[in-house]
Amino acid sequence: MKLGLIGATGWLGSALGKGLLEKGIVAPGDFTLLNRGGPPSDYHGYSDVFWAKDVPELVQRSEIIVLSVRPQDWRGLQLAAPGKLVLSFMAGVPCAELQRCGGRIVRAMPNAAAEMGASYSPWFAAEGVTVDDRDVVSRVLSGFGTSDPLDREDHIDLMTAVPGSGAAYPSLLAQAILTYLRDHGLPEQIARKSVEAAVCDGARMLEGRVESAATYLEAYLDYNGTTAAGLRAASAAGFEAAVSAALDAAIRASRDLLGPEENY
Ligand SMILES: NC(=O)C1=CN([C@@H]2O[C@H](COP(=O)(O)OP(=O)(O)OC[C@H]3O[C@@H](n4cnc5c(N)ncnc54)[C@H](O)[C@@H]3O)[C@@H](O)[C@H]2O)C=CC1
Ligand SMILES: O=C(O)[C@@H]1CCC=N1
Repeated sequence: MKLGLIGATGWLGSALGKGLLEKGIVAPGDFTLLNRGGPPSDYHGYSDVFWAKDVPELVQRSEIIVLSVRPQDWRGLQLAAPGKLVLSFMAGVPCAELQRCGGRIVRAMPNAAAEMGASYSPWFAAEGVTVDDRDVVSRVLSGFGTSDPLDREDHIDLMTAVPGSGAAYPSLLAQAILTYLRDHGLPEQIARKSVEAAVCDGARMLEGRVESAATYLEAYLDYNGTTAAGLRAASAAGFEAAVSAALDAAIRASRDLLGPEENY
C-alpha cells in the first residue's frame, strides 16, 4: 500500500513508521514521510523511504494518509486530499472538520504503548469509508498493536481519556506510593521494587480479565484486614471521585483542543 505519514518522527508517528516497515505492511519505496525537522540520516534503519518536501507532494504519492500531528497543527497543514483515505490520530479534531480535506475519514485513538508495539487503537469511520478501507485501517493499525472499530464518533473522546492516556494513571499511582515510601524512609531500591509489586505485578493479575477487578475488591473487603482498611480510606478520601473528575477533565480538554475556528 502507498502510505503517507505526516508527523513521522513524532511519538506515535515514529512508532507506527517503525512497525509498518519492520512488519512489511508498507514497503519502503511505497512509504512517504514528512516531518518538520527534515529527513533524519536514518529512519529505523531504512534509508530507502521517501521524504516528501511538503504536504501536497506527500498526498500526491499516497493512497492512505496518516495524520500524526498535534491537533493544534491541523489547520496549518491546509490538507487537500480528495479521494484519499485519511486516518487521523488527532484528539479532538472531529470528522466534520477533517472532511474539509475532501478525503474519506477515519479517526483512531492509539496510545503510548505504541512504542512497544502494544497500542490499543479503537477507531471510527465516517460516512463514505468503504469495506476495503476498513480492512486497510485495521492493517495499518496492526503496525503498532491491536484495534477495534467503534460505531459512534463521540466514543473517540472516551477512548482519548482512557486508552489514550497510556501510562499516565499507572504512573500517577506509582509516583504517589513511591513518594509515600520515600517519605517514610524506605531504602530506594526496596521502595521501587515494592511499587512494582503493588502497581505492575498487581495489574498483571487483571490482564485479559479486567472484569475480575470487582471480584478482587470484594475479596479484599470480605477479608476485612489491612487492605480493606486501606481501600475504605481511599474511597472515603474520594478515590473514585478523583478518577471520574480526571476522565471528565480529559474529555472536556479533548473537546477544547482545536480552539476557535480561524481561517481554514
Ligand atoms: N502521544 C500519545 O500518547 C497520543 C497521541 N495522540 C494524538 O496523536 C497525535 C500525535 O501525537 P504525538 O505523536 O504524541 O505528537 P508529537 O508532538 O510527538 O509528534 C507530532 C509530530 O508532528 C510534527 N509536525 C507538526 N506539524 C507538522 C507539519 N506541518 N508537517 C510535518 N510534520 C509536522 C511535529 O514536528 C512532531 O514531530 C496528536 O494529535 C495526539 O492528539 C493520540 C493518542 C495518544
Ligand atoms: O495527552 C494527550 O493530549 C494525548 C492525546 C490523546 C491522548 N493523549
